[in-house]
Amino acid sequence: MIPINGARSNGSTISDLNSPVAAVRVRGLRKIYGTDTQAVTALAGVDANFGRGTFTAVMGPSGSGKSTLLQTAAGLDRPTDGLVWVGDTELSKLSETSLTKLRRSKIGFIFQAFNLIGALTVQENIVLPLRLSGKRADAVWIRQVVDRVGLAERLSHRPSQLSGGQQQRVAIARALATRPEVIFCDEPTGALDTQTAAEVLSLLRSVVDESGQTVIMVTHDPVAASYADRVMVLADGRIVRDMPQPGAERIAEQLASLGARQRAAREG
Ligand SMILES: Nc1ncnc2c1ncn2[C@@H]1O[C@H](COP(=O)(O)OP(=O)(O)OP(=O)(O)O)[C@@H](O)[C@H]1O
Repeated sequence: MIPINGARSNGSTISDLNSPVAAVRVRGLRKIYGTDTQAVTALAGVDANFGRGTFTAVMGPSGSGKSTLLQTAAGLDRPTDGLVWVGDTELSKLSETSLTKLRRSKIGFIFQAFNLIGALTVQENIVLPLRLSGKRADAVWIRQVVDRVGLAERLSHRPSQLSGGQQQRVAIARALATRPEVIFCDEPTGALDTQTAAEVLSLLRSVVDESGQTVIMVTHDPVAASYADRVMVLADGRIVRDMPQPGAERIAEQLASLGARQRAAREG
């Protein structure tokens, strides 16, 4: 088992923006794609803290800015305006090389499409981030991660020989290999059936509870979001709901009422 290195704190809310324990902080985050008449405002000023050892689900209608928030908070893309801190490091001051180093050491990524390398074995895929950052794999840690995701029997297989759920487990193990502080997930269960999705979500939950890591997950699925400590809802590039442990039913209700309000506003 992965050692427990910290108790889980509750999801931070919009009211504790100055919390010193945030794994990720964003302030005044704006992202505008294109220019002039073609300009699209994807983020219209987002302030949020993501506490250490918490699991946050980011939800909202299509085009509300969820992926853009994830990309800018993870340092994959630069905001038009505003600041992002990962731990104590403010990202706008970093060169591209330093940003890449920070991503490799402090951040893990899990995407809907798994993004595994087909020519590499499971073992090679898992340790790839360590190889890319020029670090030696800590054999004891990698063994713990492999046991945690239940892949010990599959290490010499190629991704194409695995089910979707197993491939996502490899992606989770790869994300954990560098012991990142934060794991960003974009629709991690979008390509999985209900049962397999539940297993993957339980695994993410246990990463937070037992290892004290921070998970920030974009999802459309209220059931997936109910595994989180906190559900943040975006609409038109702003946070419009921030709910501690709301449960799947309440999440679905809130999304439905938001959708109805948006349709009414469009119809005038
Ligand atoms: N590279 C880009 N160039 C131009 N516009 C973009 C780009 N990426 C995103 N957008 C626009 O920014 C807005 C927010 O997009 P984003 O992908 O963040 O939304 P989302 O909430 O993740 O949507 P979905 O749930 O459909 O994935 C949308 O209007 C989108 O069309």
